[in-house]
Amino acid sequence: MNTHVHADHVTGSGLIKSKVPEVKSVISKASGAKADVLIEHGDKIYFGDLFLETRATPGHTSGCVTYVTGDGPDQPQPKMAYTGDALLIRGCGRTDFQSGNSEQLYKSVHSQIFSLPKDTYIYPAHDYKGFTVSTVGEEMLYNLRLTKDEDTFKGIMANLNLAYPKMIDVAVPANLVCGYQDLIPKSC
Ligand SMILES: N[C@@H](CCC(=O)N[C@@H](CSS)C(=O)NCC(=O)O)C(=O)O
Repeated sequence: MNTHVHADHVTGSGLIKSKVPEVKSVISKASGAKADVLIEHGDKIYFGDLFLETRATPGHTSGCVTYVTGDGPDQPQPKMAYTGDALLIRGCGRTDFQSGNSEQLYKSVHSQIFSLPKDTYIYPAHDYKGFTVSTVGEEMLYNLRLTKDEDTFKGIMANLNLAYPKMIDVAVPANLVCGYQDLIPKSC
């Protein structure tokens, strides 16, 4: 399951599918990428007795989604949210390429992630300081960017001055076709 078309690493979906052909790759329809299952906001993905609910959280890229564990007596408590690069621990994904939009990201996080129960675990796609998990409540209190008002947030995002990801020109085309494997002719 992919949260978005990453700019800095290549999805393992193609490699997994080449070894276990019945595995289905998943990504949002809005990403414009190829996958077996194209999901939209509100879609549920079932695996065994559990399911994940899809929440559209664009802003880092236009196709970003967050997957949240389901509601129901047999579903995990506390809930867990896989936020990709929309919400990072104490930070968030940059908004300066791949249709990034800071206004949209602010709205996505506040409406789709900060509206979850405060004890929901947050598992982001990256952390640059060694953290692996946070909670909605912690990020609502301590996130260095998303605790600010929207205009301050937009100013922060416009002035990050981050270097271009080193592998973006390789990673984005590969991710749009589900990983390197689909770029390699079947006869190879
Ligand atoms: N060093 C990395 C790129 C670092 C980077 O730009 N990270 C992105 C997520 S991957 S597109 C990001 O959104 N960072 C937010 C931040 O505040 O750092 C590389 O060259 O691959």
